[in-house]
Amino acid sequence: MMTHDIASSVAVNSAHTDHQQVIDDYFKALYQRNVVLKVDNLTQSFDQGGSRKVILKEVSLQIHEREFVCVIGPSGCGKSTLGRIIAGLDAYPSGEVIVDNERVKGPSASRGMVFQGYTLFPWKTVKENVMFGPIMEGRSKSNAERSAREWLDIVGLSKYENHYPHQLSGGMKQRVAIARALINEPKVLIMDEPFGALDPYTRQKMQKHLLDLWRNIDITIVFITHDMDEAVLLSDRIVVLKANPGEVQDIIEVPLARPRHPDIVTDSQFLQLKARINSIVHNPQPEIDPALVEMPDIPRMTPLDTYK
Ligand SMILES: Nc1ncnc2c1ncn2[C@@H]1O[C@H](COP(=O)(O)OP(=O)(O)OP(=O)(O)O)[C@@H](O)[C@H]1O
Repeated sequence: MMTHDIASSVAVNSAHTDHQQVIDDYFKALYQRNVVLKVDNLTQSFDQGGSRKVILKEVSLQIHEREFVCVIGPSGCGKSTLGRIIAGLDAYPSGEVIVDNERVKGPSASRGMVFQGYTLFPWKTVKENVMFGPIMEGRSKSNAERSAREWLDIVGLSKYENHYPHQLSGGMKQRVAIARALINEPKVLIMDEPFGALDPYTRQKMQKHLLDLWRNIDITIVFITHDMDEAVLLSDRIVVLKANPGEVQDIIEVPLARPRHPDIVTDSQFLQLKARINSIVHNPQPEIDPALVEMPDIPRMTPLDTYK
C-alpha cells in the first residue's frame, strides 16, 4: 500500500472511531436522563365484527426526557391506538402508562397531541386557537394572549394571528397546532402523522422546523409515522411495531450525529439504516388491514378502445 493510502485509511478509521464515540456518548447521556414515559405491558382490544380483537399486546417502552422517538409499523398495527392511549384519549384495559410519574387516566396538560387532520377550531382565529389551552386552564385572557403571541412568534406565525384556519396553508395550520399544544408546556408531545398530508417540500421544511423546536425546548416527542426517511431523520430511537397483534418488534437506536441536515437522507449510513428498518417493518406478515386483503378486481367500465 502506498504511504498516502495508509495515511488516508488511518484518517478514515479515526473519523469512524470519533463518530462512534460521539454516538456512544450521546446515547449514554440519553439513558441517564429520567424516564418520562413508561408503557408497561399495555394491551388494548376492540370489538370488531362481533368478536374481541387484540390490537396492542403487552407493549412495553421507556422513553427518556427530551428524547425523540418515532413509532413505525405496518398499516393497522396500532400506532394511533398507542398514541391515543398515551395522550389519555382512550382508556386501556390492562397494563400501565405513566407520564411524568403519574398514571395516565385521561387527557392532561402534561401531554400534548398533534394529529394529521387539521384539528384547529375553524371559527377561532390563529391566536384564539393557541390561547385555548391557557383559557381552559383558567388563565386570564391577557395572560393567555401574551403566551399565544410568544408561541406564534416561536413558530414564525406572528403575522397571521388574526387569520382564520381556512386562510392558512397546511404547513401553517400544523405550526399553529404545534404552538397550541406546546403553549401548555407538556412533558410529552404526541404527534400522529402530523406531516402526512403535506407536500414533500413543505414536509421537509416542517421536519427541520420541528427539529429546531425540539432542540430548543425541553420536550419529549413521540412521533407516529409511516415514512422511513422521516423516522430516521428525526429519531433518537425508532420503535417498530409488528401487526396482528401490535407488539414491539424492535427498538432501534439511530446512530446519526445531530444536528441533522435534511440532505442526510442521501448519506450511505442513513440509507443502510433505512434499508434495515424497512426489512424489519416489511418482514412478511399476514395482511391485517381488511381493506387491503379484499382488494377487488376492477371490471372494465367503458368499452375498450380498439386502437390501443
Ligand atoms: N375505537 C375503535 N374501535 C374498534 N376498532 C378500532 C378502534 N380504534 C382502532 N381500531 C382498530 O385497531 C386497529 C389499529 O388501528 P390504528 O389506527 O391504531 O392503526 P395504525 O397502525 O395507526 O394504522 P395506520 O398506519 O393505517 O394509521 C385497526 O384495525 C382499527 O380498525
